[in-house]
Amino acid sequence: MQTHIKIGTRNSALALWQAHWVGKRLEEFGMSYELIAILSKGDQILDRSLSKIGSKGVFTEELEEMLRNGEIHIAQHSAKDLPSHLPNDLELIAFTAREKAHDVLLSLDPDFDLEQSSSKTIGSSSTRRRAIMQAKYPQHNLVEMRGNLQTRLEKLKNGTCDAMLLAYAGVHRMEMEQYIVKHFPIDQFTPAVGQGSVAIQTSVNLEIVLKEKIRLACNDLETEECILAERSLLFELEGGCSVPVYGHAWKEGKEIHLKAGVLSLDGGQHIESAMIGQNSIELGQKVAKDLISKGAKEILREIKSNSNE
Ligand SMILES: NCc1[nH]cc(CCC(=O)O)c1CC(=O)O
Repeated sequence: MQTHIKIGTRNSALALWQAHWVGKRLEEFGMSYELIAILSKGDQILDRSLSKIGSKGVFTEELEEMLRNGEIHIAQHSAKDLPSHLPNDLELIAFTAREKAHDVLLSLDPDFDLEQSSSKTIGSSSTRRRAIMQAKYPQHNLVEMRGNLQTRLEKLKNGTCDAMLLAYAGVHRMEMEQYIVKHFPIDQFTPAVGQGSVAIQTSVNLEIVLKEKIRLACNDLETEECILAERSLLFELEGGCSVPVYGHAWKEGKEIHLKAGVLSLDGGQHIESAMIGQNSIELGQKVAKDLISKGAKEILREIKSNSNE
């Protein structure tokens, strides 16, 4: 009998693209799949910034419940959207090969130049991108840009902003590359933890043979090592996807390189660290401790106390 996998996913075009992509991997390994698509709280509430909705798990809660009650076998999430603390009865069994992890700038004006001195309106709802922008390009004016990629492109087209910041991975998957006017180098505009990879989550109770089959079909070992280091860092910092934290790991031979930093919301304060190691979890912890020793917790505490108002 063929193994049939129910994949839970958010119903945005990007999430559906990723879910089908995971499904294709399963098919290549002799399984079949169907998608169970839901509208998450994070997708429904678009009039408030993520840091105000309560950040943790707004995109993942519903799918996690469906994993628990067996409605779906696996859930696919953008690894970036996963909170650093996950429930103990669920686990991440695979991280797909990472797409290029960098951020890009999109504009309808192909000659749009971020370096120009005249003030332009830039769309972004990511606290990390907003903080980096304010530090590097203080002349520009930032506006919130929530919603799925199609909604955001509409906002760009109707003039809500002159340009907007996004992850290359999503722009590429949604075939919006024609609007890219700048690719930010990873070392100057470092991505969020997990950016570019798709994580597969299951219940710890899922049959072990099935877990292994799915992992074999979907997991990329190098990506996994890197993202485990990034997530270990985020866990140690007790950060989520709504704080201005960046973390990016890559491999050179046997060595894992991890570069990470924390900014204040206005980009005025910026702490950075970079280390090399061979054990993902330890490397993440070491970089986090270094950031903490340089004052990261104070910056994050200040942000949390303001977002709870
Ligand atoms: N937070 C939204 C989100 N989650 C994953 C992606 C893009 C795909 C990825 O980074 O893996 C995006 C859009 C963006 O940040 O531009």
